Amino acid sequence: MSSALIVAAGRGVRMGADRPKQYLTIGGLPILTRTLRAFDNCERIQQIVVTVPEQEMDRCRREIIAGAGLRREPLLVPGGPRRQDSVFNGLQRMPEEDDVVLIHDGVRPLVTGELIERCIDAARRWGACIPVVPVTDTLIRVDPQNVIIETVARESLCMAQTPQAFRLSLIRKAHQWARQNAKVATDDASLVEQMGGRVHTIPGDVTNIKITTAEDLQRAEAYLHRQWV
Ligand SMILES: Nc1ccn([C@@H]2O[C@H](COP(=O)(O)OP(=O)(O)OP(=O)(O)O)[C@@H](O)[C@H]2O)c(=O)n1
Ligand SMILES: C[C@](O)(CO)[C@H](O)COP(=O)(O)O
Repeated sequence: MSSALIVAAGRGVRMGADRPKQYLTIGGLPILTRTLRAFDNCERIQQIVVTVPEQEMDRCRREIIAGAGLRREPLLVPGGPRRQDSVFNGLQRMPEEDDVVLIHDGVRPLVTGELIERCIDAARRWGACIPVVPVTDTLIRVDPQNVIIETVARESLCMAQTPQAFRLSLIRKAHQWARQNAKVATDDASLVEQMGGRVHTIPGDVTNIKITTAEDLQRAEAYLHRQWV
């Protein structure tokens, strides 16, 4: 069986809004509501665990869960200071009988059921899998004076998305290993890879963007209404 761990305990500093970005709306619905619905709609997901800042638990129940119309009540778990800590906390609360867990940013609301299904299938097959999209710009490395040092070959470079899907035992082991060895990473696949594990990649979706800045809100609105920008 598969479950989803949705991380939504960030503060949204780069967005600079008056509230955490997961509460902002696109197409009239809160970002986190859209994300939860995408997973709730998937028959193969048996349980959804959501990390939320301890002090935001009530607000999340009130502003998100109560009006989301979900078929199953998600389990809210306190997040931690970094994304990695939030994932660690959530992993401790996943159902023991699960074989696969999908870890997803609460602020990637345009994830499709089709991508979720492909991630589950790939994790069943390989044990660890993430969706990626190719880099399409020229990549350069710059020095502290903003002068180009070199142009970086981009053929083997990709941008990592979520959901990142793993056998539960493997990703728990990777996060435990990271704690014991003071390893830090911006995503979960990186911890598996740093531990020496193999993570397969599958094609992601260019519209599965992470809402990070105000511009991303506009892009998401455009994708939602298929007004291609
Ligand atoms: N301590 C944290 C930090 C982040 N996240 C979650 O991880 C996802 C990706 O993180 P990011 O886009 O960096 O979100 P924020 O941390 O909120 O943004 P910022 O870095 O701009 O403050 C988001 O859904 C965010 O809520 C989390 O659960 N716990
Ligand atoms: C997990 C992630 O979305 C993969 O692209 C990303 O690393 C999180 O981004 P952050 O801005 O570093 O939190």
